[in-house]
Amino acid sequence: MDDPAFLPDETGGVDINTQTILLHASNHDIQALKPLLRIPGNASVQDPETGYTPLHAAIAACGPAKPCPTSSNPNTNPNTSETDESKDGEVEEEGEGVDIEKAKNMIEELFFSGAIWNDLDKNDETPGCLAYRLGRMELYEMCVNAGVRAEMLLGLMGGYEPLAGEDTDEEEEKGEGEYVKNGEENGTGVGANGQEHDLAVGPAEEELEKRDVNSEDYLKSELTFTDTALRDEDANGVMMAWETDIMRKSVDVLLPSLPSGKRILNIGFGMGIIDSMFADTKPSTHHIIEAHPAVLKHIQDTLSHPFGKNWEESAPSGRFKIHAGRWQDICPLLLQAGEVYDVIYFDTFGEDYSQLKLFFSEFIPGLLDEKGRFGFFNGLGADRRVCYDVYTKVVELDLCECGMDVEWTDIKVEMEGMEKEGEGEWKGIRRRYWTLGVYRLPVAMFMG
Ligand SMILES: C[S@@+](CC[C@H](N)C(=O)[O-])C[C@H]1O[C@@H](n2cnc3c(N)ncnc32)[C@H](O)[C@@H]1O
Repeated sequence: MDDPAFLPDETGGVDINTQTILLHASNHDIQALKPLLRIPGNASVQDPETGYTPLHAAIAACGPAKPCPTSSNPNTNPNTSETDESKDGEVEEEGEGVDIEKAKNMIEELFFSGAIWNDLDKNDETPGCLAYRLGRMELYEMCVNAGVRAEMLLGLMGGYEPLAGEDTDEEEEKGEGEYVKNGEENGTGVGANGQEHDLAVGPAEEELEKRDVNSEDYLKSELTFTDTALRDEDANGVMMAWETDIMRKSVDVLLPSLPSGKRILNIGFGMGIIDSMFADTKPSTHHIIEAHPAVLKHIQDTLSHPFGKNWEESAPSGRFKIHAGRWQDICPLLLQAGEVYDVIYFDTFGEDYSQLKLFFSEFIPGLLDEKGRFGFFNGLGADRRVCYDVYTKVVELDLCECGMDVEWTDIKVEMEGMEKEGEGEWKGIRRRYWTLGVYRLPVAMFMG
């Protein structure tokens, strides 16, 4: 057996069950594998040497798709900064001698039997990452769809946690509403800002490595303000100047032609980048919700800060205002006060997808004008393409359930200087939380 998936285990022996399953998966031999898949857990066994699951084995056995003669970029690595080009058909689907239909049937069978879409092999690749790297886009799409099904199901089963204050003890141990279902240990957990929490740089690495970003700790954390970044005390990039173009384009699609006199609510002040752009449009109402005491203090203490007291006093009856507190506490008050906005933007830090979903399902219906536009920073899973693709679909389905359609605008992200952890833009930042060449900018509106 030449395939690296079938090497002896660490004890020097061979786990016959695992190796048999991986061999059948690799041969796309459903008849032989089916009886074994009836045993719980067999669909997600892992080779001790390679970390291959049956899904990895079935995909790896297809080999790379035959490159299209015109292609200059045959196989991109989903964990690097390379862009989507191969996804757009620059590689052909069929490699020589591979019956791709048999591979698809095998993958489908594995998913039906409980195979896990985001298990990592020793190369730090999920089955989807592997399919993408090999240019096997049909197989990649199957992995994305399985990821969407799994995440939606977990959401329905209560995988998303309730508002703070309603946490159980157990939940508190995990951190506020932490989304542990595809958690840190396999490296594919996603936060609302798409940031995973492994360490890249900074002091006391081992200690910090164990520490997840979570809202409660973040809101107590010391912050550092520079011209190019806002960092927390663990050197996480809370907001970074490279995101300015994304903020610019977000404003442009949220407020087409940049009309004045609109009612705007922004959640998460950060470096004030998007708020400066909103302010330039001369809104009639400009409300900002910001929870971090250090961000609020920075605004107050900075002499003639553009969003200081003078700004608030420049409009009558609290039409320009920074609401100090968590959106979870402030939004109910805005609802009670009957506030309605034409544009709402949401970009917080240290919160997971459950909070974004909570926000748009609980508060958007009351706070957004029926013709209004809702946008959010779409960083969900942005350090791993397959997670980004899964979360794009999950959020679209969840918004649809709330009666909203999403329009996506693809924006090229200039990746020069962003390719390597701890270097360029990421120097002094704990983790490279963005790795993709394209940002999918969402704008959601009520249907009909
Ligand atoms: C990524 S930054 C926002 C950047 C902003 N879009 C800009 O253009 O500079 C996130 C901000 O959300 C704030 N934040 C985090 N959790 C919050 C919460 N629950 N309620 C309100 N603000 C929160 C953080 O303190 C931080 O200032």
